[in-house]
Amino acid sequence: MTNRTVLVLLDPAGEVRSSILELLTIGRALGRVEAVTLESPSVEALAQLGAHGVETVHQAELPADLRGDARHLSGVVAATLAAAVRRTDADVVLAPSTFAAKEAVALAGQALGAGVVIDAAGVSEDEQGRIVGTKRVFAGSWDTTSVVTTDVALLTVRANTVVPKPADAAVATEVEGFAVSVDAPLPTVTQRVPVVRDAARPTLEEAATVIAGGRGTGGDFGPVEDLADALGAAVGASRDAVFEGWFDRYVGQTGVTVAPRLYIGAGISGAPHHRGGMQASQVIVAVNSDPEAPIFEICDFAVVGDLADVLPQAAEVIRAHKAAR
Ligand SMILES: Cc1cc2nc3c(=O)[nH]c(=O)nc-3n(C[C@H](O)[C@H](O)[C@H](O)COP(=O)(O)OP(=O)(O)OC[C@H]3O[C@@H](n4cnc5c(N)ncnc54)[C@H](O)[C@@H]3O)c2cc1C
Repeated sequence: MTNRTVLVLLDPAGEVRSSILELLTIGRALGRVEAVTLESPSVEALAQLGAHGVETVHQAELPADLRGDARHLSGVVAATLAAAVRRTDADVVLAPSTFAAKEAVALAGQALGAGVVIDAAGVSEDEQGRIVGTKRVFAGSWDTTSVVTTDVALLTVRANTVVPKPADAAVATEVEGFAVSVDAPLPTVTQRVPVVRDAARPTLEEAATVIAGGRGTGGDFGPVEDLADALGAAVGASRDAVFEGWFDRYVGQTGVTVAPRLYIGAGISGAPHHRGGMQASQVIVAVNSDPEAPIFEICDFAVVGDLADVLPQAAEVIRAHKAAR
């Protein structure tokens, strides 16, 4: 470990999600990890941060007119990140690969004159100590390695890149305020409507396991949702299934890009537009009644069969296996 300072963006601060714990785990391999936030962390969040080795959380003190919904604007988050880097002399900034964080990191990189890697699926250092981000691009057809040659490196990191691990020893976490001023012109927030997600399931973007249903479901997502609940997985769909009105969110190049540890496609043919959004998954299982379905070309495990038979059997075995543990 070097004497680098690694800043992790907490986004949002109220809860420390698994993707943030992954960033802390990656950060500890690169240097001393600190956190930056725009909101007051909860007691639970501070305990989790302490268990993951974060001694200091830098909390932005924003001008009064930016303390409401405006604090979510990417310009405000970017100004906070840039100010936090200057204050802590940080060498590396790690943020989750959400759309909002990606925009903020790009703006902060511009303000700092620093190298930016978006959507990294791996972060390491080369023999010269420079930060290296790897990622899969062009619909999963190329793996790229980017070496950051500036003093400061900013990266957004995809969920499920590493398994989060607590630090060897927990530490006490202190919150330190720091003033942030925003010089860039900002849009006015007139209304903010938070998306209410199904709290019982992980979010599609960050889930370690995703099961997606396609036109092969014939509109019955029951077996897909039941298997998802047996696995603790998020549920997605193909675009055609969403356009049929059978589900609300689809995976793919024009939908949500996912890279879970396990992706199960049920009744999905594997069209290029769909593959572009899931091909970077670590293990791909496909269930399809057509042995010639294109998704079988890219999957690790192929199950030829009717999903209405296969998925309930899988859910039953998984539940029995979990109950026996
Ligand atoms: C500009 C553009 C952007 C697009 N973006 C996206 C995108 O982001 N994401 C996306 O998903 N699509 C996208 N599409 C659509 C994409 O091209 C495909 O049309 C779509 O992915 C097909 O959905 P599907 O696999 O569910 O349906 P189909 O291609 O009809 O496949 C259904 C599959 O189900 C199988 N099946 C049928 N019955 C059963 C059963 N009982 N059990 C098991 N298997 C069964 C069939 O063998 C078949 O392989 C886009 C298209 C365009 C033009």
